[in-house]
Amino acid sequence: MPEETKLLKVVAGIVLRGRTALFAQRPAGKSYAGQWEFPGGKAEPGECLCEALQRELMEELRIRPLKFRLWKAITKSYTRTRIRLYFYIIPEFEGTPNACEGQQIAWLLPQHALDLPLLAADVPIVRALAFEIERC
Ligand SMILES: Nc1nc2c([nH]c(=O)n2[C@H]2C[C@H](O)[C@@H](COP(=O)(O)OP(=O)(O)OP(=O)(O)O)O2)c(=O)[nH]1
Repeated sequence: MPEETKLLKVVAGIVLRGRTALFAQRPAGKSYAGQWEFPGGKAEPGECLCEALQRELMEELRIRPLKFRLWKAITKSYTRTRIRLYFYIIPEFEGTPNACEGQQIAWLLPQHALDLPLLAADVPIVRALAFEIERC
């Protein structure tokens, strides 16, 4: 399969604090710099999704998820890649989020995050999250 059509696995952590979730802005130098997303990244070869989630949250924020569950999975085609995105809800974690990669981070109500330039794939997820949090 040509490189550009490979299906990449990406994990994204929806870290919750009360009715807010932690959003991160992609830093300069990364693809889609300036757009907002949930912390996470690509699973490495041989790594399971849970390991990838734990590694990415430690690398990017220095936090350790204590409880997490897979909430939604979607497939998205970007210009050169197709990705399978796994969104995990994380209601409990250890540590204080620290933006280790120069990224901006913010605790936001999902409906407020919709005012930010979100990665395209995240828009329906953030809408669904607003609805989910509203119900609780
Ligand atoms: N982390 C994250 N990535 C997302 C989200 N939504 C979404 O479409 N993506 C896409 C953007 C990228 O194409 C891909 C993640 O790649 P990445 O470049 O952030 O992965 P990484 O942290 O492993 O980065 P790198 O080591 O390759 O620089 O998934 C999201 O909510 N969180």
